[in-house]
This record gives sequence, structure tokens and C-alpha cells, in this order.
Amino acid sequence: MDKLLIRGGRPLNGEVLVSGAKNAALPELCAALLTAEPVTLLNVPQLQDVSTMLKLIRNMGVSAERSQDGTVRIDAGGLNTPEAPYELVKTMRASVLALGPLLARFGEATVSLPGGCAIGSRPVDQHIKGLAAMGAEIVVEHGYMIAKLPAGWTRLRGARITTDMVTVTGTENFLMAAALAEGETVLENAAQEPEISDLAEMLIAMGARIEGHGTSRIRIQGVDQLHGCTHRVVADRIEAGTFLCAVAATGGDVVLRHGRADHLDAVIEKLREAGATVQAVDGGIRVHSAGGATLKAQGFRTTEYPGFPTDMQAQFMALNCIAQGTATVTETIFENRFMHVNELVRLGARIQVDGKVAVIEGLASTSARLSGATVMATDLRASASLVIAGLVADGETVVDRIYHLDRGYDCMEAKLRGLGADIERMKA
Ligand SMILES: CC(=O)N[C@H]1[C@@H](OP(=O)(O)OP(=O)(O)OC[C@H]2O[C@@H](n3ccc(=O)[nH]c3=O)[C@H](O)[C@@H]2O)O[C@H](CO)[C@@H](O)[C@@H]1O
Ligand SMILES: C=C(OP(=O)(O)O)C(=O)O
Repeated sequence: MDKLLIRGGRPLNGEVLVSGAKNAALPELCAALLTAEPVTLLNVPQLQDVSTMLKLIRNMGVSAERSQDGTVRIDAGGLNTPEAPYELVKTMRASVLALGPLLARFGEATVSLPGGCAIGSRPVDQHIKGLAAMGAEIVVEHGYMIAKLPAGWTRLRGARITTDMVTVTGTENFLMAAALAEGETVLENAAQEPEISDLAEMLIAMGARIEGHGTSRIRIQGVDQLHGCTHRVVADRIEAGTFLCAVAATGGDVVLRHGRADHLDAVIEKLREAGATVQAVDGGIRVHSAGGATLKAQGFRTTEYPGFPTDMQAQFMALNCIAQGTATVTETIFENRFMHVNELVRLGARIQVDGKVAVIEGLASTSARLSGATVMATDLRASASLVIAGLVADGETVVDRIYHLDRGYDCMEAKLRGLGADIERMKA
């Protein structure tokens, strides 16, 4: 297993390019299954999850070519096996996104249950409930969701779907299914994340009729057929937010090219309150900071977009660890998303967890500092928080199990090195 070796203490300066968003690219690769015509996606990030998704759709009989420049050409004209087997699904929960498009285009789908993951149990009951409201008959047997249309039906039927909670991939599954359903679908309590809007824009470019994306009520008028399109994947706000926290913590001055400040309001507001300077600039975001010890720790609660993203909680916590004062962080989305805490504590952080709440005593108020050690990455964003902590810790930090990081960050260590960090990958 690859590891990262980081020698902490260097500021970050210069420019870095923000890649396309993992959480937009994955549903958009699935959206290409909705048509027999070729689809071209631009700005697709080089990530393990994207490789897994390509493997999954190729296994269905789809042709998918990926170029070095981030272009992926998908032709689902030959799709002959509407199935997502466990072997390909087990490492990536987003494979549940195949369910909606397969059912909508073929009237049947067999998709393995994705299972839990380190951050929580992550059930898919709402996906099943919503698609059932559109008429799908879904049984769960032997670890698979087996879905089909009722006898005599040729298409799903539009419905009003109100989920029990806001679900991002659930909303995406319903959007894709509804695009080809008969009649109108109304999604109440829909997720409003920028990746939902990006997917909706792609579907509209394919001929879908969608209104209200980006709000909590989305209306979709189903059409008979969708056609091919070319779509550029939106910039990754979580990758951008991770770099913002890294620069705020280490100190320095960095421009994030293609970063979308308008997708990061909640995080940027907290960074400003902490004392970093963050501005939207032409084509990106600029962050300037004197470093973590000059910053004030900030409390926050994770909530659905436009609130503070759960996918940024761990990275901001690393910054809080070295700031002044005490902050309370509440994780409301996933029940087990403090796995990074014990590892940060191994680096010298002072954090107490009680259920959903973590209280961080910033080290700048004390005489202590983070000190390098070997730590274990437990999930994607936990890995990123350990990298940030390693960048500011005294001495050497080794982050083990970075396959989690590779799932969702495109060349992270090369990008950080380009900004002046002392970081290298140790191959297994
Ligand atoms: C590929 C992708 O886009 N992943 C993102 C997506 O995950 P994902 O779409 O899986 O997360 P959801 O928005 O669905 O989850 C929100 C909450 O609802 C619960 N829930 C969800 C569906 C369901 O059927 N039943 C149920 O109980 C989940 O366990 C969780 O507690 O949104 C999360 C919340 O912003 C992010 O952390 C992930 O990075
Ligand atoms: C939890 C995440 O992703 P996934 O839903 O793919 O596990 C994430 O991107 O932080």
C-alpha cells in the first residue's frame, strides 16, 4: 500500500489547478447510460473512483475511452448487461447511481447493495422508495437490488417524491430516472449541491426537461428519448476547499485556478472568520494566510448544501487543531465521521469527542505543537486532514493507506509539491 511522506513546516505559494468534481463526474458517467448515442465528458478527474466507474460501465457492454487530458467518450449503444456486480460495487458507494438510468432505459436493473463504509451505515432505502413511487418493482435478494417495471409497462411513470432526508445520490438517481419517465416527476426535499445542478445541466443538454435544480423542488417532464452531448464537469469544490484549508494552515499565498468561490460560501466564511484572506478572483480563488497559529479556531455544524459540507469537516478540523482558542464541531450527516480524530491526536492534537460533537483545543493557545508521526488514513477526507496536519507538524509524518486519498484527489501530492510542500509518495 502506498504511503505519503511529509516533512512539515513549509508555507504554500503559487498556483494550483482545481480538477473536475468526483461527485459530479460519477453520476455523469452513469447519465451516459441513458442514451444509445455517444456522450463526451470533459474535465473528468484522474481518480480511482472514476476508474472503478469506467470498469463498472464497461462490464455492462458500454464502450468508454479515457484520454490523459480528462476527456472520456462513452458509447452506451451496445449496453447488454444492466448489472452492477458486488465485486465492482464494493469499493465505491456511488455505483448505486447506475440503478436509476438502467431502470429508466432498459426497464430492469440488478445492482449490488453498496454496503456501509467507514463514515457510516449509508443505507439506500430512499433510493428504493423513490424509484418504487415511479412504479419500479424492487426486491432486495442475496445482497442485490433487483428492479424491474410492472408487467405491461414500457417506462417508469412520473411521481411526486418526498424523501425522509435530503440525499445527494438519491436526488441524482431520481433525476436520471425521471428524465426518461412518462409524465411529470416532482422531487421535494431535493438536494441542492452544485453537483446536482451540474448533472441537471448535462441531462438538459441531452434533451431532458428539468426545472428548479439548485433548489429543494425539482420538476422533470419525462421525454421519450435522450441524445448524446458534450459536457464539462464542474470544478471540485471539495478539492478546492481542501487546498484553502491547507494554505490557511501552513500560511502562504495561493491562487486556485478554476476554483468556484460561489460553491464554497460556508467554508470561505469560516476561513475568513478564522483570519485567512479569501477572495474570488478572475477564474479562481485566492487565499492568503499568515498560518494556523495566527488563526482563530472556528466552530461549525455540517449540514446539506449550502451549509458547511460534511466532506470538509475533517480538513477544517486539522486547521482548528493548530489555531488559537477552542472550537466545537458537530457532524450531523454521517454517524461515524470522526475517524481522523484519533490519528490527529497521535500527532499531538487536543480533541474530545462526545457522539456527534468534537471539541478542539487549538494548540496555538498552548506551548505545544503538532509533531510528525506515522498515521493511518481511514477514509477519503480523513486522509486529506492528515495530509494538512502533516504539512504543519514538526518533522516527518507518514500517512499510510492513502488508497483512500487516491479515490477522490487527483494528483494531490504533485499539486502540493508544486506549491512548495515537501511531500513524496512511497510506493508499496
Ligand atoms: C458520490 C457522492 O456524491 N457522495 C456524496 C454524497 O453521498 P450520498 O449521496 O451517499 O449521501 P446522502 O446525501 O445520500 O446521505 C445523507 C444522509 O442520508 C442518509 N441516507 C441516504 C440515502 C438513503 O437512502 N437513506 C439514508 O438514510 C445517509 O446515511 C446520510 O446520513 O453526499 C454526501 C453528503 O453530502 C457526501 O458526503 C458524499 O461525498
Ligand atoms: C464520502 C465521500 O464520497 P463517497 O460518497 O463517494 O464515499 C466524499 O467524497 O467525501
